[in-house]
Amino acid sequence: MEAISNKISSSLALTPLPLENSLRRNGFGPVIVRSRNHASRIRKRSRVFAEIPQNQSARRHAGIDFSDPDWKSKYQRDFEERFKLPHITDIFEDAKPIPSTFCLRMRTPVNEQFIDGYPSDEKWHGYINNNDRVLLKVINYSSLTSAGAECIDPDCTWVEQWVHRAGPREEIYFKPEKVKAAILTCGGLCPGLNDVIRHIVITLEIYGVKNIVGIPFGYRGFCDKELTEMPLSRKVVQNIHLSGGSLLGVSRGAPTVSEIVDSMEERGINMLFVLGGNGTHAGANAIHNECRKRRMKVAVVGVPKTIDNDILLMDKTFGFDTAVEEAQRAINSAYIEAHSAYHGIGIVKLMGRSSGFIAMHASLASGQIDVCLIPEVPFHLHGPHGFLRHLKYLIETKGSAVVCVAEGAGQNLIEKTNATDASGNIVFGDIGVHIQQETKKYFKEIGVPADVKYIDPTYMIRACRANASDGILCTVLGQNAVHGAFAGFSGITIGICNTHYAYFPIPEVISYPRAVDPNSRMWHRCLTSTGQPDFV
Ligand SMILES: Nc1ncnc2c1ncn2[C@@H]1O[C@H](COP(=O)(O)OP(=O)(O)O)[C@@H](O)[C@H]1O
Ligand SMILES: O=P(O)(O)OC[C@H]1O[C@](O)(COP(=O)(O)O)[C@@H](O)[C@@H]1O
Ligand SMILES: [Mg+2]
Repeated sequence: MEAISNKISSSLALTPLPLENSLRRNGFGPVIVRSRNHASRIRKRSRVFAEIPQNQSARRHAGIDFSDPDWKSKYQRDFEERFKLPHITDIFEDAKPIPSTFCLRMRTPVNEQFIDGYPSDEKWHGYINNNDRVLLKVINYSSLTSAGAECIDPDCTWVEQWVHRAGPREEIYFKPEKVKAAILTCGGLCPGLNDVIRHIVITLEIYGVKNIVGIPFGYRGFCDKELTEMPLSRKVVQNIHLSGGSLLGVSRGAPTVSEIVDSMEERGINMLFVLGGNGTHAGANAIHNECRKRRMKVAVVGVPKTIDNDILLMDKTFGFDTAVEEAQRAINSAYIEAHSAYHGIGIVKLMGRSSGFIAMHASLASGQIDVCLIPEVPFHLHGPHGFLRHLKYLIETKGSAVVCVAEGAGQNLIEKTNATDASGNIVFGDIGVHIQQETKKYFKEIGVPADVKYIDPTYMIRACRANASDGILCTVLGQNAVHGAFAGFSGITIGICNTHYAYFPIPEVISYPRAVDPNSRMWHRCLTSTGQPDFV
């Protein structure tokens, strides 16, 4: 891929800031001091804000001048602009819509070519109005110190943030018989890929599209001459959701954007559905921009895929639930081993490159974890407040212990590999093995017997079929991807947002990886469940 310009950084600013810099560094511009009391309130707030980890929203709001009485409406206007969905009429101003061919009364297979015009039914109210919106944030935080607070200004002013509701529109910008739709899956595997592919194909057929193909092995399939596109139909995809993996195959690394778009032009693809994570979406957005530059009437629509759940603004990504469920098996085995051994210690490492969601949720769900370690929360292994001292305490008091560690945790404790994968992602050192070795060494040194068992289920948590809740999520996302493309949007992706479904411009959801907020209720719940102290 071309310059990995917006390659995301996972570093969190966790160190407390000097008081005098805190307001400005946290994005708070000059503040009007109204009274002595007010001054002390501001001072207190800024101190509090300086002491809590810099959450992701704080980074977003740098540069706003809160002394401007109009800042809120300016912020909202800017927000609306940022979340405006790119549409093909931005480039083709005279593109005329036609009534949708997606009519819920035409559930039977459509064989006719719509020679007598497109079916429409003015009485049908099953469509989404373009002005429908979904509320992005639903908590009105009254204080910067409220758990998980995502405040824009130091007073935590309530600012409504609306995003575009996903779903079928009454008017569409593509004639189904002129559509050649392509689907690809890219990055690592994720439970539910086949479910999404299946629903994209089924929904395209309901609109009347006949020419649907799968691009094999992600972006690679566009330019590798050995790989041929796979014709797709309801018949082909009917049962694919019964197995895990991807019917189309996945890969990391890619040709350049211009090679991909050249290939799309050659093949006559005018709808591209891209299932992938942060990297794949960055690619999809670059493809969308290149198509615009070449004035190609193409809809590029992403569907976020990652077991890591590290995509911004959405409740969760598909596959995450299933991965958490699968992780339970590993944790349960570790628990049984540890519980049955004399001074047994079970250590489980779970995927999660820069976000600890899988480890946190699996720990919470299992109720068998004594210590959960995630990348977002620094920890020491040694010393009076270190992890190992706590393990000793657990062995003395409980007789056994079970630990869950995310793959990206504690990277500062091990040697860097300096390696990257084909997509440019950093290959981490193995924190699980390191903890296992250090634990064995520590107990040997203090002369306390310990039976350490290490379980790394690696690919087992993602190389499996989606569970029921992910299956439903995949269904809705797949269908909405097609609705978005027919509505004429491009450079967009879809997510579940406070239980509703919304379209987002791609850059808004991938500007950095979503991470567990150490000040969130969920992390606090996890700590309550494990009973672990801070290891710093
Ligand atoms: N910043 C980027 N711009 C364009 N393409 C990218 C970018 N980062 C990754 N890609 C491409 O996206 C694909 C998948 O990226 P990867 O990080 O492996 O998986 P994921 O999409 O799951 O994050 C790869 O083919 C990679 O080359
Ligand atoms: O070995 P692979 O296939 O590169 O995948 C490992 C990575 O895949 C993941 O599960 C998900 O990563 P992606 O979202 O980039 O696919 C990470 O947690 C893990 O680091
Ligand atoms: Mg990624």
